[in-house]
Amino acid sequence: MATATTAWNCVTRSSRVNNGVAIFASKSEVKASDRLRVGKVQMVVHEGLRVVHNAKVIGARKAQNGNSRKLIVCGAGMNLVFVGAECGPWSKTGGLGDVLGGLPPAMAANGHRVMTVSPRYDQYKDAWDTEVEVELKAGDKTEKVRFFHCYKRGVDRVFVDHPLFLEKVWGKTASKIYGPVAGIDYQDNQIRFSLLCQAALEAPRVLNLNSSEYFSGPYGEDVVFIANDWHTALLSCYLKSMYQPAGLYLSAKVAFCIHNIAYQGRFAFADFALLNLPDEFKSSFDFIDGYDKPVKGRKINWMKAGILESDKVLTVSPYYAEELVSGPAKGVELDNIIRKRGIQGIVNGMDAQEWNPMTDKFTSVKYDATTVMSAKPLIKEALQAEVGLPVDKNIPVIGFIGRLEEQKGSDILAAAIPEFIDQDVQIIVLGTGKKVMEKQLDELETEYPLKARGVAKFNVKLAHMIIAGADFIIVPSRFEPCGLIQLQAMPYGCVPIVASTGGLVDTVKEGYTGFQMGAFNVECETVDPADVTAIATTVTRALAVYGTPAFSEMIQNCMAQELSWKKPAKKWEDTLLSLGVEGSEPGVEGEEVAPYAKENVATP
Ligand SMILES: Nc1ncnc2c1ncn2[C@@H]1O[C@H](COP(=O)(O)OP(=O)(O)O[C@H]2O[C@H](CO)[C@@H](O)[C@H](O)[C@H]2O)[C@@H](O)[C@H]1O
Ligand SMILES: OC[C@H]1O[C@H](O[C@H]2[C@H](O)[C@@H](O)[C@@H](O[C@H]3[C@H](O)[C@@H](O)[C@@H](O)O[C@@H]3CO)O[C@@H]2CO)[C@H](O)[C@@H](O)[C@@H]1O
Repeated sequence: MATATTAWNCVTRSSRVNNGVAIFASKSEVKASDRLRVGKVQMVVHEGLRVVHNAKVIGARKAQNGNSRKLIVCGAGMNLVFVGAECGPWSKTGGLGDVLGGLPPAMAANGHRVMTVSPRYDQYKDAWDTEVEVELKAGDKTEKVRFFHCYKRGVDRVFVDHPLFLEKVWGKTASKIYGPVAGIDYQDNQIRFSLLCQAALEAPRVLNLNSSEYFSGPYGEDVVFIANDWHTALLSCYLKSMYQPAGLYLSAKVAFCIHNIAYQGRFAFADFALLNLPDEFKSSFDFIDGYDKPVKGRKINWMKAGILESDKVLTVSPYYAEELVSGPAKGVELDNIIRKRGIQGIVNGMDAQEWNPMTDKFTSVKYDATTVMSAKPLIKEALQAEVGLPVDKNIPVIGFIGRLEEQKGSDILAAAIPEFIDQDVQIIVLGTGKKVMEKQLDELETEYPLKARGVAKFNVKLAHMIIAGADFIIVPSRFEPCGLIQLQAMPYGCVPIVASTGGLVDTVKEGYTGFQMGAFNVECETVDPADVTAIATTVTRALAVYGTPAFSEMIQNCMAQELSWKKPAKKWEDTLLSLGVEGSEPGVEGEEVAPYAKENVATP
């Protein structure tokens, strides 16, 4: 660690000294001879004048004019670079976007310097051209990418600009990120995400970012990259093959987070040539489908390489971490690799600014735990009217929100609806995805005009109305790494009915904050009759509790929980610190510095 100690040039990390701002990593580095130059040295403030956000008071000192002042030192923290194919609210098809949207501000709140890097899929009206351009090798071509930037909630949001992102997704921020329709991928996804990984490695070095009150200049090289899912798996490979041999990023580390093992980025083996990596990396990508019954022909597997080449592997709940190593079915044929490498599960938080019944901009009535019982029926009536169901505040309403993929079990739910719909209940299903499953949703109204509605749209307002107005949220997932729907629902007193898998096990307590249905068959091609029965019997059990004092108690238990990113951020901090990147120090306990970004910041 470079340490130069002269008065007011006492620094521990050069990236943290700019415009006369000196940040001391520890009290011992501040010498008695130091003199305050308030104004130039922004981290030093007059007592009582202003408290520096996320700062620690480390002592009092006489200033030149003789006044006693408090010396305040910012928590040295870490330089963190989150990289993802989605970043909410700018781009989101599901939970990956939520995590890149919500966890970084929580880390910034604790005094870390935080950047996200994601593609510029659209003309985001709040992000400006930095005019910084870099040339990157993608396949056999050299491509120019530019960086756009905005600073929100204490986070540098960096967007990678290249026609392969913008031309494909124009005006469709909630879809077409990975392919023209659900289930079909763009042919050039490998080139697109190779560009994302390389651009993310350039951003901390080339961008001179000065929006923050506390940090300025480039992030430098002492950074922790947090790569998310298969799209970012090449990052650690490029770090090792392109930068470190050139003496760059020598102390940088990469944490790789698995949000969904179902999507691994498996491609033809010959495509390895597209990635511009040395041959010694081949074995990390080498993969054969179906390891019990190998399918002919080798493949490359991006996620396998991400797991093997990163410094730490994480996932989004402890129970999912256990499931991933339990066998090929739940580990989706990477269980052996994960077992070898080790994995840590940290349960996700949810965005407590977006999902707050007291401030929700999509609901007409605001409420908290003391007013939920009178407010929810009013929102329920608005919800019923919105989707065209009979308006009756006494009927229990069940909601479902999710991507329509086999993972989410909307097909199992469709099969179970006839088994419980004769009871006094209404159900509203919101989702987009596979056409066959969207069709199942469309058919609900015809089959059960007074009881059920399916809405095959990505509709944020309706998602909020369902969670605020419904009594129950059903999450019948075959597998669920964490699940954010149940986390978003509970602060609204919307009681979850969940399959016993992944993060649903970690976050919903049977009989206390919700209802567990048992684990479902993970075989995606069939609907297991046992799972249909499990849904029907658990829904019946939940409906029996509806309206009783026990149900009111469950609502209160749900609403009393702290489900924000605050606690998960602390766990992430401990884990990332353990990677030992040069100059990294713990942060401090802090509050977010700015309100939630606008819901839709893309120009349509
Ligand atoms: N039609 C629609 N209209 C409006 N909003 C909609 C919507 N469909 C879904 N959403 C929103 O999209 C998000 C879905 O998040 P989830 O975590 O439940 O699932 P997903 O499988 O996408 O995420 C993956 O990554 C996350 C993050 O790690 C894990 O929690 C999860 O288990 C894993 O599968 C929620 O914010 C939800 O409100
Ligand atoms: O935030 C929602 C999820 O977003 C990501 O999942 C996407 C996945 O990474 C993409 O590869 C693609 O998946 C398709 C897959 O490639 C294709 O072979 C076929 O099976 O259809 C899939 C669905 O279209 O799109 C996924 C989003 O729909 C992220 O990786 C997940 O963790 C997030 O849950």
